[in-house]
Amino acid sequence: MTAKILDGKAVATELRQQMAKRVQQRLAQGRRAPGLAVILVGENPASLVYVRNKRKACEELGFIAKDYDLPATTTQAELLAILDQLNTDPSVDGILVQLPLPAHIDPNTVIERIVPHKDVDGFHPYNIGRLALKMPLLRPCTPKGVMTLLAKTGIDLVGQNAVVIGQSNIVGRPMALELLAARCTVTICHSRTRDLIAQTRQADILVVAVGQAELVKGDWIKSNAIVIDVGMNRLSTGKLVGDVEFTSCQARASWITPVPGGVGPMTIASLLENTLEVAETSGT
Ligand SMILES: Nc1nc2c(c(=O)[nH]1)N[C@@H](CN(C=O)c1ccc(C(=O)N[C@@H](CCC(=O)O)C(=O)O)cc1)CN2
Ligand SMILES: [Mg+2]
Repeated sequence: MTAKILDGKAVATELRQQMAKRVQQRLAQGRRAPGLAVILVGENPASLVYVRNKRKACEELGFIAKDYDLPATTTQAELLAILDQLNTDPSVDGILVQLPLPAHIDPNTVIERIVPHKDVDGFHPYNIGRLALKMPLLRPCTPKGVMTLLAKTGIDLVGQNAVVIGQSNIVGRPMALELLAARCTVTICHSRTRDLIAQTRQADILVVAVGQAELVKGDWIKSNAIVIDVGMNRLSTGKLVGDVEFTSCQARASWITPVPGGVGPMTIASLLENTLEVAETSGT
């Protein structure tokens, strides 16, 4: 069988169109536009692209993006002072600090400084804790986007064996919590997992987020599994590939996400959803 494509680009476009309508309705009611503070420290080339895309998406939807482009020499204290201001600014619904940060800034300290109800990345320990307790408020964007894509398959997730390869704070761990909340049986694999291939072969749902180009091969895939590729790796040829060897895995899976055009666009759509949700519940 050849897997069907889970087209994140198309799903994200549909979500963005629906959100743009919700923003127009708000404005027609005399309410303010949703506000998102987008903070970039330094000039990591990939981050520059992601931040530009986030700001462009805000503009398209009628959100107001408050831009902070800070030099790489910005101190942690300076960044925390900006967050303190934004935390109490009533025109700002959401705050996002693009990761990674320069090495002299501790991302955990920065994330914890954002008030949890404006943490539209969903990375604050409070929001991760809410997800762990099956009482989610603001959900991390990539895992949330993956759950939206899984819903599009129409397949019942309850009782499925889900394997997540990767244990990062921004994807692997919250992804496992999302799948657990959906009542999957969840396994998290990482660099110390003894037999990664054997674990992967058990997966009805496989999510890969390790940043190793084409690590997962077709013969690791259980027949008819759903394969979600969060990886994004630039080859020396300039080609962008995921953590999954696409062609061989597509031959065994039932559904598969492409790279590009799969999970990446859903990350941004989920960020916009989170921001709009905060604005809609703010009452202003
Ligand atoms: N504060 C955050 N930092 C980071 C996050 C995050 O969710 N919040 N996630 C990633 C980067 N990221 C968003 O920030 C992101 C990555 C990729 C894409 C995307 O649309 N990718 C495209 C391909 C783009 C290309 O050609 O290079 C795709 O997959 O189609 C969106 C968002 C780390 N940092
Ligand atoms: Mg198949």
